[in-house]
Amino acid sequence: MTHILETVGLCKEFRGFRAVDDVSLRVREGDIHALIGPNGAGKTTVFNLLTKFLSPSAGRIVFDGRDITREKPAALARQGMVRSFQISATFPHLTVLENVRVALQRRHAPTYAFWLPGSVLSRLDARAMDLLEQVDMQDFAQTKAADLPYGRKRSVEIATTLAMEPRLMLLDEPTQGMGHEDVERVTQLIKRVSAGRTILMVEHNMKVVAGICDRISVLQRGALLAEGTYAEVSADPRVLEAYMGSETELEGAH
Ligand SMILES: Nc1ncnc2c1ncn2[C@@H]1O[C@H](COP(=O)(O)OP(=O)(O)OP(=O)(O)O)[C@@H](O)[C@H]1O
Repeated sequence: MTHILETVGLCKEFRGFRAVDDVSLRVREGDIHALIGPNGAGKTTVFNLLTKFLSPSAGRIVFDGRDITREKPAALARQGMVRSFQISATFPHLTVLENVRVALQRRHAPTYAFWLPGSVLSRLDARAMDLLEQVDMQDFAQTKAADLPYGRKRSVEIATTLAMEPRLMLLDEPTQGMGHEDVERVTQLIKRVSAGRTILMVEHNMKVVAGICDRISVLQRGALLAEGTYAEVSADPRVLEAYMGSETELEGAH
């Protein structure tokens, strides 16, 4: 089994406080892999290290067999590691279609062009509509991003991330703050777009994790506590204990 992403002894200290403590993660190519843990466990910090918003205090990051520890964020996106909800932020004043078009331009043109010939525009728009169909957002193509219902904004963000042609997609709490129906829709959407790529996601909703994730890594106080399938980690007494007394619930999925 090939691992598309590995961290080796990853550490991050903030003024002597170890937010990430010797974390060695291995994400298998093609999997949907969840990073879970109680509040403050270090999940966001790990994501920020992976996408180079932060530099590690120690350790290495290997993506697709290459050491990317010193790589720049933009270079990572070009190599196929794209974080949704951050790099591909949605522009509220643009329509949904325009947002996806801008992401496509960013992928295919080195600099942002304010004017594009009509033929190029229509080709980009056709591709953007394709991507919107993949996330079931074609009916919202002409809606301004700012006017979308909350649960639908995440779908646009997923479409703009797909525009970057990711091989590894990092999803930051994709169902956060959503009602039951939106959670269900976004869960199915993640499953659908995972075909042919790898997904690493931070997720608090254990029903989502149990439903679609192949493997799960559990962090506690910055360190990797457990790794395995949902059945394995949810039966691990150390994981249950880690969640006890924390504000985050490990909801039973069965
Ligand atoms: N820039 C920073 N400076 C100092 N401490 C930080 C910084 N960023 C994060 N921390 C601390 O590192 C620890 C891990 O934080 P992090 O946000 O990574 O946790 P998390 O697992 O993502 O939590 P949550 O589920 O609440 O989002 C916390 O104790 C946090 O206070």
